[in-house]
Amino acid sequence: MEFATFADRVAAIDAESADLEIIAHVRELLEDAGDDLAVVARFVQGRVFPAWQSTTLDIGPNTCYEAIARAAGTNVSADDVEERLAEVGEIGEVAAGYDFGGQQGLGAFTAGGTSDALTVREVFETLVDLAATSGSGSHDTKVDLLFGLFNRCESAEARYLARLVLSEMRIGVGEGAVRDAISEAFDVPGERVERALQVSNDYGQVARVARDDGLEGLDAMDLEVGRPVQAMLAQAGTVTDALEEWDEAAVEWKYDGARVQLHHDPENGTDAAETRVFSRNMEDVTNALPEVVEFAEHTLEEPAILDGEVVAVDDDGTPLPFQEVLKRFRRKHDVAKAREDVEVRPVFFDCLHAGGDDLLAESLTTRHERLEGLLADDPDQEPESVDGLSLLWRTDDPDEIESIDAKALEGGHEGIMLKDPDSTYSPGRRGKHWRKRKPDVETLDCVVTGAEWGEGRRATFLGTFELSVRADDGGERRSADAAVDSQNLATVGKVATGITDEKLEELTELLEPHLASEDGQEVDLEPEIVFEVGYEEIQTSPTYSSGYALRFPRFQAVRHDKDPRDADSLERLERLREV
Ligand SMILES: Nc1ncnc2c1ncn2[C@@H]1O[C@H](COP(=O)(O)OP(=O)(O)OP(=O)(O)O)[C@@H](O)[C@H]1O
Repeated sequence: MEFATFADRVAAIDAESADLEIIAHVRELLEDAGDDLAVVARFVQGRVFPAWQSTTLDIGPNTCYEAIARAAGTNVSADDVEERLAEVGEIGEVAAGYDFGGQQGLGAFTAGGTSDALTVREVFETLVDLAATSGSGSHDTKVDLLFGLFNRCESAEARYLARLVLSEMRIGVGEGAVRDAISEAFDVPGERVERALQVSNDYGQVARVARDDGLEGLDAMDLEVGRPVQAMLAQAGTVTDALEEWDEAAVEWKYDGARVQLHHDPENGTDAAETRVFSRNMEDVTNALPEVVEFAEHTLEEPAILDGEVVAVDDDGTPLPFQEVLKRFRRKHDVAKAREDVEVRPVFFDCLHAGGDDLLAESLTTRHERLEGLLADDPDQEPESVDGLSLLWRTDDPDEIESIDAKALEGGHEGIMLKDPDSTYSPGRRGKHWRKRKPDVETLDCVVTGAEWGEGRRATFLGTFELSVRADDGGERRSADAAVDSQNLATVGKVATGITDEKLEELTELLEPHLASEDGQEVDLEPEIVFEVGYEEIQTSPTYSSGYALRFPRFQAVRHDKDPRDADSLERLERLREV
């Protein structure tokens, strides 16, 4: 296809705002693309390479301005181009405004000396060369290559070439429009196109297969070990939502690290790297994470694609904050040194492919069982002792979920994920089948009125703190000498979650001087200390004297700056409940 034809079609799409019309234009474009179908299916989305390839053109705006300036003539500089851009605000408009001479330009002459129209294929091949250019002198080579293209452009071609190379196509063609256009153009069902796109991440290949091999070809497209898949994502949600929607929830710890997708093929028969690690954006991060590669080589005996998280850990294996993982994640140099400073460990929670089987359409429960089978040393091994395996509990009991959440936080993890155990894996989707527990939006400042001595190694610590709010009215609170005692406090719950051992020790020191009475493990405390606590919900409850209970309360901080008279009131609790 001539690039001018492509540019004219794209201009028509650009002028259209109705979705159906846009799809109709894309459909025609794909139908007419001939041998260039794969490239056209990507160009129309503003992509040069398939989404799964980490190849980029890697050109800064200046390279493009220089090439445009040179093609525009001797009296135009890159600064002039930039100035015009500042005036008109869009690079396509700037490029389209110059007279490059179109087919008459210098670059129009091929080796044989004839003048040919610029084709989509030539643009693509030049951009492939450009992406492969690196090292010293590469800037000049890139400018030369781009100049060669602009120099052959008419106005509309220049407009969309500039936008394409600077990743600013913006003609309103999203992934859904291309999917629907492929479906209509080649008469294949949209959901089968969607599936093929999910496994391949390549609109070009899917369009070509749909046209040349039809439905059978599309359905035969599978995951490939070594080619990344878009990660399934989570929505924010509450335990209550999850249990209302599903019979049971799969509960996992939410690790505070960076997402990784591990591709491992021990049977590829070469000495070349058989392990690849990709980031959430499908960038190849293999070289930065040798621990993950070693883990795969040591553990996996079958081809596999695993989904998980890498977490930075200290010498005892305790998770370190997320920022530590970032120091390792995209590191290109001195990886061995970085590894000495911060160690990372992978933990996997999903399995997309195992031993030749694609598992996207299987339930989470089945996928997790396959994962466990892959990672366990022997079939009878307890899941807790399987290295690199994220545990999964299935339950419909909110109290059990609360205790899993408490354990996660105690272990230094971020919290919990709630997943529908029967759900399939939907690449790239932020659906409701995966929920990350919502961070607490509101917090309450509560007076600590009781606690319990712990057990075992925590026997010398106070824990499980009873929380109360003020039951008086605001007026009384303002009066300087209004004492706060148990008469004007109402209990709202107990908090045991979100507190590390070090913190418990500190809190015990703070609270012990205020012990009022003890009965076995239970203690009453004088109302002196205020805790800030988060919660998921406020429910009515006969258990506490306020008539309400905080659902999933979490300790946030001691409010040293507040005394009990400044604590939150029952009235505020009631107002928050109504929100
Ligand atoms: N057990 C787990 N299951 C799924 N994702 C997990 C798990 N533990 C940690 N994660 C991380 O949590 C993220 C889920 O949240 P989301 O899909 O919204 O990604 P995000 O936008 O990166 O969010 P966040 O910033 O909260 O990590 C995953 O991308 C993954 O990196």
